[in-house]
Amino acid sequence: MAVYTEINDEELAHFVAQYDIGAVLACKGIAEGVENTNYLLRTEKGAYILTLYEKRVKREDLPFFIELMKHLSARGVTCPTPIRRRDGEVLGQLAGRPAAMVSFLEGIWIKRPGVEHCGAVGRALAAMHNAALDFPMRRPNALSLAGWQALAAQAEPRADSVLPGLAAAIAGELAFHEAHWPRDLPAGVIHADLFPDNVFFLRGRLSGLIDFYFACTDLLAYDVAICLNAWCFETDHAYNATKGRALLAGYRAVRPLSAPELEALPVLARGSALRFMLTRLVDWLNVPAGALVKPKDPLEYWKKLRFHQHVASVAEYGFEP
Ligand SMILES: Nc1ncnc2c1ncn2[C@@H]1O[C@H](COP(=O)(O)OP(=O)(O)O)[C@@H](O)[C@H]1O
Ligand SMILES: N[C@@H](CCOP(=O)(O)O)C(=O)O
Repeated sequence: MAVYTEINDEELAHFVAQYDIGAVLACKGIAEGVENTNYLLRTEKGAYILTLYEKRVKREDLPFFIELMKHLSARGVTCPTPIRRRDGEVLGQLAGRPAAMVSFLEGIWIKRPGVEHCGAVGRALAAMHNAALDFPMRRPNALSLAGWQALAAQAEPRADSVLPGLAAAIAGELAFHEAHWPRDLPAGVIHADLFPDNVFFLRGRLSGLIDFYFACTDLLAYDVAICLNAWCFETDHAYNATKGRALLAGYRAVRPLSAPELEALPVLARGSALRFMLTRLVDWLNVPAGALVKPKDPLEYWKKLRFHQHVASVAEYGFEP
C-alpha cells in the first residue's frame, strides 16, 4: 500500500475548499502504487484522485505531467484530467507535498493479462504516441543511462545481499548499454511505466491509462520494450511469444515500427529490465520506516534481463520482421 504521507481532516478540508467540487464525503488511502501517495476522494460533486507527489517526482517536472494529461485527454486518449482550482491553478501544496487532483477513471486493472489485453495495450500505446506527436513540451528521461548509473551507485554497497554477485553483474550491464544503446531511433513522448496496474479495462475493453509520472521524451520503441517486459512474461518469468506477438501486432496496427526500431528491441528490452530492476532494488534496500508500501521484487526484473541477454534477434520473440 502506498501511503507515504498522511493528511488530517482539517488540512484536507482546507485544500478541497480551493476547488469547486463541493465538500468531502469520504477520503481513503489507495492500496496500490509504489511511487506517490494517492487518496480516493468522494465529494458532493463526484469522485476524484488526490495525489501527493513523493520522492521521485521533481516539482519542476509537474507542469510537464499535468499539461501532457490535458493534451492527451483533448486528443481522445482516456486518461486522468487535472482539475483546476477556482484560481485556475492545478498544482497545490498539501501536508508539505506538492499535490494535485485529477478525474477518477472507471475500470479495473487486470492482474493476469491475456493475449487480448496485450493486443489492446499495444494499440493504446501507439495511439498515445501518435496523440502526443504535437505535444510541445520536452522532458529528458531521468531514468535513462545516466540515471541507471546513479541508481546502481546507490544500490552497489548492498546489492550482493539481495543476490550474490549482483553488483558486478549490474556494472557489466551498464558497460554493455554504454556501448550498445541505440541513439537514432524515432523519439517522442513515452509513458515509460505502462504496466498492467496503469491500464484500466471495463466490460472487456481498455478504458483508460493512468500514472503519467514517469512520462518523458525518449525513444518510442523503448516504450514498446517496457510493455513487452511488463505484459508478456508469465508468473514463472517465462516469456510468452503469443502475448508478445499480440502486443506488437496491436502497436503496429496503429503506428508502424521501422526496421531499425524492430532490430533494437532486444537491447531496449534488456535496458528496460535493468531500469526497473534498479529502481526496485533501491526501493527494496530503502523501505521508509512506517510507510505503508510493499516493495516490488527486483529479481523478477533480473530474470527478465537474463532472458533478453540471450536474445540475438527479434525472431526469438516470435515477431515478424
Ligand atoms: N485517475 C484515476 N482513476 C482511478 N483510479 C486511480 C486513478 N489514479 C490512480 N488510481 C488508483 O491509484 C492506484 C495508484 O495509482 P498510481 O498512479 O499507479 O500510483 P503511483 O504514482 O504510486 O504509481 C492505481 O492502481 C488506481 O487504483
Ligand atoms: N511499475 C514499476 C513501479 C512503479 O509503478 P506503480 O505504478 O506501481 O507505482 C515497477 O513495477 O517496478
